[in-house]
Formats: sequence, structure tokens, C-alpha cells
Amino acid sequence: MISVTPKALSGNENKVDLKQLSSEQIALDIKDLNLYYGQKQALQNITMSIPKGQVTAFIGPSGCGKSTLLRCINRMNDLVDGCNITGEINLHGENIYNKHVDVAELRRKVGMVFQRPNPFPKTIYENVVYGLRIAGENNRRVLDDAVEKSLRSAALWNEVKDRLHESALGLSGGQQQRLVIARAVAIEPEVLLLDEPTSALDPISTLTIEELINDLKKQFTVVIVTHNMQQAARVSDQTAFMYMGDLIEYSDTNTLFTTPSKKKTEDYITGRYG
Ligand SMILES: Nc1ncnc2c1ncn2[C@@H]1O[C@H](COP(=O)(O)OP(=O)(O)OP(=O)(O)O)[C@@H](O)[C@H]1O
Repeated sequence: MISVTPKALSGNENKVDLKQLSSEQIALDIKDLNLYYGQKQALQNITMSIPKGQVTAFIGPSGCGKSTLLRCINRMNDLVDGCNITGEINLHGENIYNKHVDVAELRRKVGMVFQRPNPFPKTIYENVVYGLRIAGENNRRVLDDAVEKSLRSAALWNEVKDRLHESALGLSGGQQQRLVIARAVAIEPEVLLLDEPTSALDPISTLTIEELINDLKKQFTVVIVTHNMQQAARVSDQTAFMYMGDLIEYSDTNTLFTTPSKKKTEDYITGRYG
């Protein structure tokens, strides 16, 4: 078994029972989701409910479909030629794959942060307000308030408050990733998707982001893909283990890492493959 720090084990104050979630507790309800890239099936009958205000991690060996599943949640796979999806992902009881769903509006509710920090070549301030400006907000006071609030939420305010009008590209990698998180939270999404958000960062920046994730769940539902099992154990409340496009096991993080119910999960977390 991998070692799970006491912090991870005690971190889940508002533990939920995944088998008995009420509709108010569910942020995302995924039902019989199948995804094909051309002929190749990358996700098979994924059914799971992701609780609100918690951190859910997707783990599994390379190519198992973690990022594909994450990208389904804000319809990023729509951009892939030959990609075909069946099944449902319900947000507030509505299937995001319904024909009339406005994808831009969906992405406002479901923000995403990628592996490599990708700030725009603009000032720190303009990066944070980018989504608000697109939504037509130009009131200086509103924008100033959003900048401070978002940078505080991303644990970056103290480091950048005196250089808001300098280029974002002058920040360190870890600061850039927190800036990208600030940009994502500025438009107040309901769900925040993090696709291996620390894999390009040094250990100290990784720790800062992990602490930040723990704070973010007070305001948002967080779903994170990570290669790093220790990270999943440290930051998440629930963990989903995937293998070759299947969801093998999904349970609270403590249970999954200490008493997994499936042999495949146990083999993975004990390092027999991956
Ligand atoms: N755009 C694409 N076109 C075709 N096949 C793809 C595409 N993206 C991913 N795949 C395939 O789908 C499967 C799942 O890929 P995915 O990136 O979701 O896995 P992953 O678990 O996130 O892997 P990793 O940990 O290596 O990032 C893999 O076999 C991959 O090669």
C-alpha cells in the first residue's frame, strides 16, 4: 500500500456516502458514457456521480482514459475530429450533451486548467479579467474586485499585488499556474477541472497548489487528473481508478488506497503496473 499522510485521511471533513448521494449533493452525474476516437473506444460505460464541493481524483495508468473523461465534462472532446460520444453527463439535472446546450456557457460553468501553465501574453491583471471582459464586463471597480478576490482564492495575491500591470510571462512556473487558476475562478465556475496541474512544477510549487486545491473545494467542485498517487491521496476526497477505458473502482480516497475492493486497483496502487 502507498503511504497516505494523516492530513489526507483527516482532510475529508464533509465526507459523503457515494452510494447514497442525494440530488442536492451531486455536482455531476455521469451515466453510461462511451467515447470513441474513430474506431477506438476510449471510455466504456462510465457511470459515476461526482459530489459537490469536494475533490474527486481520476487515477490510472497512462492511456487509461483519465484526461478523456475529464475533457468530456466541459465538452473539450467536441473539438476532436472523429470523436463520438454516447451517454450522459448531467449538470443540474440537464445532460450537457443535449443539442441545445450552449457550449460556451457550459465552459463558463465548468472551468479547466491544463498541465502546462498557459497565461496569455498580457498583464497579470488582464489575464485574470479575461473571461469577465469577454462576458462584457468593463466596470473598473467590478474588475478590480474580481482581480483581488480571484488572486486571493488562488493564493497569489500577496506575491503579485504590487505588479498587477506587469507581464504574466515574468512569473515563475508555479505562479503562472496559480494565475491560470485565478483566471479560471474569476468567472465563478461551479466545477473546476484540473488536468495534471502540477506535473510541470517543482516540489514546492506542487505543494502550494495542493494546499490551494484543498481551499478551492470550499467554493467549487474540483475534479483532478493526476499521475501521482500520493497526490491523489493528499488532495482528494474521492478517487476513481480507471484501467483501459473502464472505471474499475470509485470510492472515498482513504478506502481506495487502504482497502481497495478490486484486484486491479490493488495491483496498481501497490506498484505492480502503471
Ligand atoms: N485525440 C485523440 N485521438 C485519438 N486517440 C486519442 C486521442 N486522445 C487520446 N486518445 C487515446 O485514447 C486513450 C485514452 O487517452 P487519455 O489521454 O485519455 O489517457 P490518460 O489516462 O489521460 O493518459 P496519460 O496519463 O498518458 O495522459 C489512449 O489510448 C489515447 O491514445
